[in-house]
Amino acid sequence: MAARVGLPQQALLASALARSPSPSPARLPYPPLLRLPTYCRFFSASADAGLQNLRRRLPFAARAMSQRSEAAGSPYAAELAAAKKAVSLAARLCQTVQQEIEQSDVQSKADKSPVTVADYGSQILVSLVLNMEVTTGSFSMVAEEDSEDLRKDGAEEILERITDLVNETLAEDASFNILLSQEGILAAIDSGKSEGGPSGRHWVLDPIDGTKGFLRGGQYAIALALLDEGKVVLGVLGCPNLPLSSINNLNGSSSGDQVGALFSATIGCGAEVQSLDGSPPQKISVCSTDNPVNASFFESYEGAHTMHDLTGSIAEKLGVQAPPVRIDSQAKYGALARGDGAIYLRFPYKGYREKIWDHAAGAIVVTEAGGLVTDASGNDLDFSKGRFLDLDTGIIATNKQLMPSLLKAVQEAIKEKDQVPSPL
Ligand SMILES: Nc1ncnc2c1ncn2[C@@H]1O[C@H](COP(=O)(O)O)[C@@H](OP(=O)(O)O)[C@H]1O
Ligand SMILES: [Mg+2]
Repeated sequence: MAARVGLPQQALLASALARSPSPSPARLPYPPLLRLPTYCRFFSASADAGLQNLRRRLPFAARAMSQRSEAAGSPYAAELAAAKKAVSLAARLCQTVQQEIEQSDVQSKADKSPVTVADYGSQILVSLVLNMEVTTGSFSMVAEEDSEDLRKDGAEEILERITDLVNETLAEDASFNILLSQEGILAAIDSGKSEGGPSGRHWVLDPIDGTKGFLRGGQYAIALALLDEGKVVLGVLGCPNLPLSSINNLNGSSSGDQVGALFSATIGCGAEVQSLDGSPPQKISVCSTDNPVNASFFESYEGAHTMHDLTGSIAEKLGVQAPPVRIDSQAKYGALARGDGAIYLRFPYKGYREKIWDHAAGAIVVTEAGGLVTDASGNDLDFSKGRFLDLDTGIIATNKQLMPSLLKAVQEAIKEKDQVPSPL
């Protein structure tokens, strides 16, 4: 296991504050000072040689922003740039943690699902960057994590670890002259408690989608979307372990060497992919096949997240010949959007309620790439109802040519399944 780069947060903060003049308020485009009074401690680190040494020459988060995108003229161009910057920075923290993860970095939530220091760290960084970069309007974010468990007795060590990780990530990027206190860390996490809904603007964040994949060393995504008056208007998916070119075989490996893809889409402007370290964005589109025999389909790696028997039966009815491509997270939506496969099927077990952050970013990336994303009856997904998606069937995604026959196969397979008597 790789050794951790030790940089105690207190020491970093103390050294920075001791050496640096206070920044001029005019140079701080940072609403968090106004919106979250306990959120941040700011400093100018330009004279701090120690910090400069920690920084890479051209931070990829900044580079990714400098590339021209198809969405440059859209009314959401500034939000898109901020979202890409936020996701890229969060991805960097996640990569660091995945390389050196320890048992103490993982906790179990009330619903028994795992949460790691990287889930929290990613949520903090995304909240911080969005607050700094998007200065118009009020800030609202619907995000997966909250700070309740970190405020309990016994959580001091993990809170310190998260604080260190966040501040180390910020210190490595020359575009941030900022460190967070532990109170700021907790406040940043809790800035994701919005209920969303049909009016106004709300960011929607899954700081790590596919935490189980992340822990297995597999696929995961940082998924960020913007809702405006109940509609998803932009989405960004950072997939640090996804090959940049394509997945060209069923094990999910690729022919190209480069790994780490950043998908993005803005309403009416199409979908794009670029490398997480900042290559120019390339337009993407879903595959155009209308023959299911040539189609392959994606589904969850985790058998508990989707009914593999039902999806197998749908694929058989449709005439799909290839075995399923099972990968974690919304990386599936990204891969579908660039035509690595033709279909995504997701059928959770009865009683599971889908959350909006598990689909918002992925859905717009696919629809802007020319695909369709619906529930099992063919209805559009409705992201305006709060933190949950109001559906009790499954979610399917494919191109326009295949959707009619896919819907037919889905209806038949569900009907057949319902007719099989329960073993109980
Ligand atoms: N029983 C269940 N059925 C369906 N989805 C579930 C589930 N339990 C957890 N999930 C969701 O499935 C997501 C992962 O999706 P996938 O299976 O495509 O990798 C999880 O995201 P997190 O990892 O953010 O918690 C979680 O929201
Ligand atoms: Mg998550």
